[in-house]
Amino acid sequence: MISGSGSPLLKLDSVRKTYTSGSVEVHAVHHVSLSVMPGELVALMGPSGCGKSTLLSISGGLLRPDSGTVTVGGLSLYDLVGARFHEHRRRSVGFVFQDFNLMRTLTAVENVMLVDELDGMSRKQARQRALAALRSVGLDGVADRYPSELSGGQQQRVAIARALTGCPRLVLADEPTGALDSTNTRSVLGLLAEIVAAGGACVVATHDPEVAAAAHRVVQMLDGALTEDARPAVVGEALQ
Ligand SMILES: Nc1ncnc2c1ncn2[C@@H]1O[C@H](COP(=O)(O)OP(=O)(O)OP(=O)(O)O)[C@@H](O)[C@H]1O
Repeated sequence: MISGSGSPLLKLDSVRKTYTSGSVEVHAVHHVSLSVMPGELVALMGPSGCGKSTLLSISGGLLRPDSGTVTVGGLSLYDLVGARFHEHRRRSVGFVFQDFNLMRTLTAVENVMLVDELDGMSRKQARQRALAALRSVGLDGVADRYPSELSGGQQQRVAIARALTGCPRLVLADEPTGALDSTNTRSVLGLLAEIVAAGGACVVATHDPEVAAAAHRVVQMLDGALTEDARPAVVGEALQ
């Protein structure tokens, strides 16, 4: 692991997000600052509703914060506009969603192709890239099956293959093992470990102690704020 050297792949500076529904305001993320270096697998933990998904969405360019800056691969993400924003996000970040987010009417390979196709790539080239991504997660044998014909673990691996198609250096995963048994959990953790071993970085929102045990850092969140940032060997080190 290369931590503490080079430039962060992800840097959050005093990021804040408040949701408003009717007259109720929910301060989902409060002035959060965090740096994630190449080679790091970071587990983001905390009780349900503490803001983990919101923080991941902000980190991956899916949700603009009310204030603060998000730097991905050295570029301030939300300062980019139009096509530059979309291109940087697409090339730099892979997102694995909590509920897989697969299209039920598309096969595994078509789900993985979708992003490249929407991006204007030819169907043939997109299919080749998607098949390579499915192969990298051990799923080339089921490329033409629909999500309903796959196990939960296989569906999650399709979602990971989709996140990996553009070879992003930063992978953000929201509860990627929530629906998986321990064999599939280990397989997903193996894939994440490969990404970081290749110089990428992963931030994983999780309640799963097995994921936390595999992480280089465990960052705890409570009520929208980071309360602890520790390496498993020194758990208990409070944030300054
Ligand atoms: N679109 C929204 N509108 C209003 N409030 C929201 C919205 N999305 C999330 N919230 C609220 O913001 C807070 C943080 O939610 P978030 O989903 O980020 O938490 P979480 O830690 O990921 O939870 P979980 O572990 O259950 O997935 C919660 O109080 C939630 O109810």
